[in-house]
Amino acid sequence: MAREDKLVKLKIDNVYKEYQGRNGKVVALNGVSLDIAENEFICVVGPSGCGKSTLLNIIAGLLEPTSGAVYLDGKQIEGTGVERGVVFQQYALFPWRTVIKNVMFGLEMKKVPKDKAEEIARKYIKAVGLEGFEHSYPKELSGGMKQRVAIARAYAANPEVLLLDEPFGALDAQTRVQLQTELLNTWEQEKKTCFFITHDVDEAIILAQRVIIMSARPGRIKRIVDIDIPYPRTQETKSDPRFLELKAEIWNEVYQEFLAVRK
Ligand SMILES: Nc1ncnc2c1ncn2[C@@H]1O[C@H](COP(=O)(O)OP(=O)(O)OP(=O)(O)O)[C@@H](O)[C@H]1O
Repeated sequence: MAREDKLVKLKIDNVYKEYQGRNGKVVALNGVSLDIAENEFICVVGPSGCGKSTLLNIIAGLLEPTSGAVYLDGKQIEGTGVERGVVFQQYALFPWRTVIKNVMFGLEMKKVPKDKAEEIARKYIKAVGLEGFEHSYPKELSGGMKQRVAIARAYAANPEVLLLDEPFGALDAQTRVQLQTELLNTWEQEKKTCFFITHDVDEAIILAQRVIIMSARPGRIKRIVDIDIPYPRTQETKSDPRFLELKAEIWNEVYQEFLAVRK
């Protein structure tokens, strides 16, 4: 099916955002428009400060655009909502809750009966390889394990859209690769619309159907690259000639923007 035939899940329509900074006005986003199809996996790359997190926070409803709007299923987003789950780089777990209680949080909010909530939580705890740690507290877990809990929690709440802001940014390279694989497996089994920010071009290509390259501040969409590598993708995909070609292309675009920031 051609993309234009697919249902538009998220419509980002001419979003402009400015902040009142210490030294005056800062234009973070300048006219960003993008249609994201249902169940599409989008990765966003771009130099530091180009407005990636600002855009994600606007989609999450945590920030309001100065002008323009974002629509979910045709309805303008105003504030946060259970149909949008967010995973940040810092795990944002409740320290006083065990792993299973953290994962059950969104289900409790939705008033899912306790037995059912526990069953769902266990399923996702298993999916992220944390069986046996159900009753551990966040302080007893490594960074990678905490991020697994955050992903299990986001999936368990069954949002329609997952917004992930550099979720693996603070992890070591091996854990990062493992979590990419787990996220890919989960997404292939239970598709969701994913909007994933990363600084890592390899990560963007291995995960995404489309990579959005943003320009240096004020952020605009510079280029959209279709990742025409079939799923299932594995870590071996990273040595595929097409992968290497796309990597060189995207890296070069991002590097030019990085240089523009440094000027
Ligand atoms: N609350 C704020 N007040 C003033 N300026 C802000 C505020 N939040 C962000 N900015 C500015 O807006 C621009 C975009 O910030 P944003 O965090 O969205 O970028 P980013 O692309 O996510 O950066 P990074 O890759 O470093 O996380 C930056 O120049 C930043 O300094």
